[in-house]
Amino acid sequence: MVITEEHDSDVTASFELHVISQGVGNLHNFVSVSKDIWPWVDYIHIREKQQPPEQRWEWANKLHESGVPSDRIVVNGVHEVGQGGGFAGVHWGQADFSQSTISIGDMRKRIRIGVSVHSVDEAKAAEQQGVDYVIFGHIYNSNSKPGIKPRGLKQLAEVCATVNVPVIAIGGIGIEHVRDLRSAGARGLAVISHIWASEHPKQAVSSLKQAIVESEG
Ligand SMILES: Cc1nc(C(=O)O)sc1CCOP(=O)(O)O
Repeated sequence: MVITEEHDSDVTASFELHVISQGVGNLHNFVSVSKDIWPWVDYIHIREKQQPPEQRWEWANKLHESGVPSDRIVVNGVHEVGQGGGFAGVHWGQADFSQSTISIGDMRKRIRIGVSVHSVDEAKAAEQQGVDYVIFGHIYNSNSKPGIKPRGLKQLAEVCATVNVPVIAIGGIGIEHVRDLRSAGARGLAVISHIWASEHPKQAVSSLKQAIVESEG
């Protein structure tokens, strides 16, 4: 199956594709790109760490109003699920997770929760708390994590072999990495630069989805 920019955007794959917004400039840019690319994407995360949480909720609401279904939208670093407007989930960084006094069990009744982890131990702790998935990285050199040594495929494979929750790989990921990530046991991938640093985000996302579909089965 050949996925083009104009067609087959509803092709599904068992390997998740997460697109994470970070430093994308302003709400207008974010919404105009996201409403083009969402059909190929399982989850669009609003990370935008430089902004207060209320603003991330605001972006999520605007994204939804622009036509992106709520079940594709994840808001990062927030705890107030009540005002979540039925979005797909929340994602926590390690600091959000380790400092949280909120019961994940209660939150999960209403919303999907993911946590970023950087070691086998952090992945085990997140799983024990009952999260729905973890994001592990960074796997490859990434402009988004300058000067920090990547953790690589071997550590990814260790994390995947240790926990039962789905492990989503992140960090420096491009089309050429999909098969290796799958072989290591990842259940999906997450990207920032591949989409937001591209001059043609729609082409970047559709060809990434193509690589995922080709790697199925
Ligand atoms: C946001 C983020 N978290 C990471 C982690 O290791 O937890 S790596 C990362 C950056 C990923 O961006 P890119 O696709 O530009 O490499």
